[in-house]
Amino acid sequence: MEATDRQGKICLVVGGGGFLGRHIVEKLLDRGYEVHVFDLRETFKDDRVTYFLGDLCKKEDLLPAMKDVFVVFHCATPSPLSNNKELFHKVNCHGTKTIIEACKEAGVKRLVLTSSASVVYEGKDVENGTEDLPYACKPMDYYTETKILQEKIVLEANSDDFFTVAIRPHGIFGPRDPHMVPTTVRTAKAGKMKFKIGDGKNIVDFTFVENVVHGHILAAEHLEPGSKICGKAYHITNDEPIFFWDFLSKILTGLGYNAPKKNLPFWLVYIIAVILQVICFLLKPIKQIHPTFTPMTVSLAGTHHYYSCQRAIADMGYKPLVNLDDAIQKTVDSFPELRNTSK
Ligand SMILES: NC(=O)C1=CN([C@@H]2O[C@H](COP(=O)(O)OP(=O)(O)OC[C@H]3O[C@@H](n4cnc5c(N)ncnc54)[C@H](O)[C@@H]3O)[C@@H](O)[C@H]2O)C=CC1
Ligand SMILES: CC(C)CCC[C@@H](C)[C@H]1CC[C@H]2C3=C(CC[C@]12C)[C@@]1(C)CCC(=O)[C@@H](C)[C@@H]1CC3
Repeated sequence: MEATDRQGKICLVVGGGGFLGRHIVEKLLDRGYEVHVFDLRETFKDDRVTYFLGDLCKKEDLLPAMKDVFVVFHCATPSPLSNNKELFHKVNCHGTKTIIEACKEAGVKRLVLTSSASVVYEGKDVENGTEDLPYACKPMDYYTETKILQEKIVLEANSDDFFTVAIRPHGIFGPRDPHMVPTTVRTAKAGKMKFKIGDGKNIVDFTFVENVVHGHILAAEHLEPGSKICGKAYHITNDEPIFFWDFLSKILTGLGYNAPKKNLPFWLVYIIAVILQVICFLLKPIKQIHPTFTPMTVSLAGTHHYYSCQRAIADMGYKPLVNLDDAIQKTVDSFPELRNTSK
């Protein structure tokens, strides 16, 4: 899309106050779009942005933000690492249906959903997985369960006059990441990162946030009547799958922490995680505990899960903008506050 075509076009980013959402907002502004942000709270100041605060589960909150909007980016979610079943279903399912209703009522024609590569993951190896893989029959957590339902809702809403597409990132990291890097450092600081889970040879996709943003904007600019991308899902990755523990080790050593050297059997850590999950469930009426080592995170840390983005390359001309080594360096440099000062 030419720069002149973008002028005056309004993009609405639902969840634009979050990690990925704010990076999408910043890139849209750089490309000359007018940007609306809809979120529960205002997390940053930018005079170029029009903020709308509200709950995406309420159509009356959404409609004012949708006036004259060219495309909606829906990248809102409860935290992937929480475990609140009711909240996940409310926001990711009911909330997404509400967004679609509001789009149609406001005359918005385009919706780009941030889905997740984990919609096909159920704890077993996925090697170079394509978008044709079936949805996970037994999702390992409520987040994945509701991301599957969410993607189905959005892709099934595609029609001759309402164009939808789902972008499936995996393991997003980068500046202002609230999940990956802080959790990794916190785990290391707590002395729980001395061991690799499994043999350390499981291969995983980690995707730099700027590449995820690029994939989203490419999709939005290809979302036209008759386009082959309408109603489809696309993996967006760095196209550089890496040993899971090599990636974490680069982040940790980059921030001055020791990388795990020894190995623990995968099955042993998995059994401990399951026992922890049962204990947390039993204690729930007394105290909410969110263990770092859940069956999901242990599986993610001990199995292959990387995905082909050939469909995005073929259909949208996608190409990662930042390679993994540069992305890791940019990320480490962006977290001076997480650097190990005890050495
Ligand atoms: N972080 C990762 O590694 C990956 C994330 N994703 C997807 O990317 C998207 C963005 O994820 P992150 O930026 O990491 O999440 P985040 O937690 O940083 O941002 C989510 C945003 O959604 C907003 N939100 C939540 N409930 C809302 C509601 N009811 N009304 C209005 N706003 C609401 C939050 O306030 C927050 O600003 C999500 O859809 C997630 O499923 C997909 C693959 C990997
Ligand atoms: C074993 C260690 C305690 C792991 C520390 C790092 C983890 C916090 C991340 C490693 C893989 C990450 C990941 C996600 C969240 C953070 C990690 C578990 C997701 C579940 C986030 C949401 C998604 O949509 C998935 C595709 C991500 C998969 C990778």
